[in-house]
Amino acid sequence: MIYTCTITPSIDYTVYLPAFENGKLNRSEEVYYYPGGKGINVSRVLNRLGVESQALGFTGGFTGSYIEGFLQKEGVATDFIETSQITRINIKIKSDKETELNGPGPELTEQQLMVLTNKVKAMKKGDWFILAGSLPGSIPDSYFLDLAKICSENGVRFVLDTSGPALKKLTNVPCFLIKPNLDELGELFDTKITDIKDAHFYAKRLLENGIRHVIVSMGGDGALLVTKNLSLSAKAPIGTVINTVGSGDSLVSGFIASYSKDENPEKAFRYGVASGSATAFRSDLCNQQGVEALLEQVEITPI
Ligand SMILES: Nc1ncnc2c1ncn2[C@@H]1O[C@H](COP(=O)(O)OP(=O)(O)O)[C@@H](O)[C@H]1O
Ligand SMILES: O=P(O)(O)OC[C@H]1O[C@](O)(COP(=O)(O)O)[C@@H](O)[C@@H]1O
Repeated sequence: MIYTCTITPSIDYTVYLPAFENGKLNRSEEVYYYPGGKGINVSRVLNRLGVESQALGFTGGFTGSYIEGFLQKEGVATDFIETSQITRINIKIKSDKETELNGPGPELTEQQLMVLTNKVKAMKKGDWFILAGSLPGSIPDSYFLDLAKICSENGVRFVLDTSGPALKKLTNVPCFLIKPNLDELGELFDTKITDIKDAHFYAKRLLENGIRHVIVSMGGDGALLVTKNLSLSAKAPIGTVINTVGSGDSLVSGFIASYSKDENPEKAFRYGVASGSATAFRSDLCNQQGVEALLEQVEITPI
């Protein structure tokens, strides 16, 4: 089974308007309320690609109920732990530029965290645990290190897609896959990465920590895949960008959807990049038809 885990889910309140003026009254006529948060997006895309998963994490209040109901209606299995706090609403403004305002994550009690630990302990060899999205600073790093250790001891494939200080502290654990974007990779090494050569150099350094697959996503410039035996660069398909929120999550999801079928990293990388772009080219997350229409356009070359 593939388990995704979103510690800080959200409703992505997504508004489209021709121009956004800071400090003024702006009105939008086109709005959407998508369930969001990185693990949830991974589960939604897996479902669209015909792969079963279960979404774990913490939800609360009317927003939490909305997210749960939305996912269940789409056919995504959920097993969220209830919090007393209202799950955040993240604002995504789509005009000539994309502006985002993400809220803070929940304060979680030791008891609530223990419930998640027990779920991870119950996972079986060959399962996947995808920990994705921001990890609140109020939770000690040791908590996530322990989850990663449980996965490693039980043969559960641990996938990490987070940012900020948590990412830095968790890159020493053996992961199956990690997907920083260029900025996140730079932050990990206290540097600014501007070209593929540097991205490749730092991605390879992550392998030294026991990480098996590093995908560095580069927005419209595509992505890199680095493993012990492979160094590949993929150009992203060209198209009209509508909403890139969830593109990174779609890349992770597409990679896992394909890899979980035939364990071919290059094929999975192509599927992942096509999924990321298929999401960028529509308002909501990608679907199978959109991904498959782009597969041929993903140009992969060895680095
Ligand atoms: N402007 C774009 N044009 C085409 N594909 C895109 C575009 N932006 C994102 N993508 C696709 O989505 C993937 C992930 O996007 P990226 O923005 O790097 O992720 P993140 O949201 O995690 O920062 C890219 O590797 C690419 O395949
Ligand atoms: O947990 P964070 O880092 O605040 O990010 C949450 C946001 O990221 C998203 O999961 C989208 O992520 P990507 O664009 O990186 O794929 C949104 O749905 C959500 O609002």
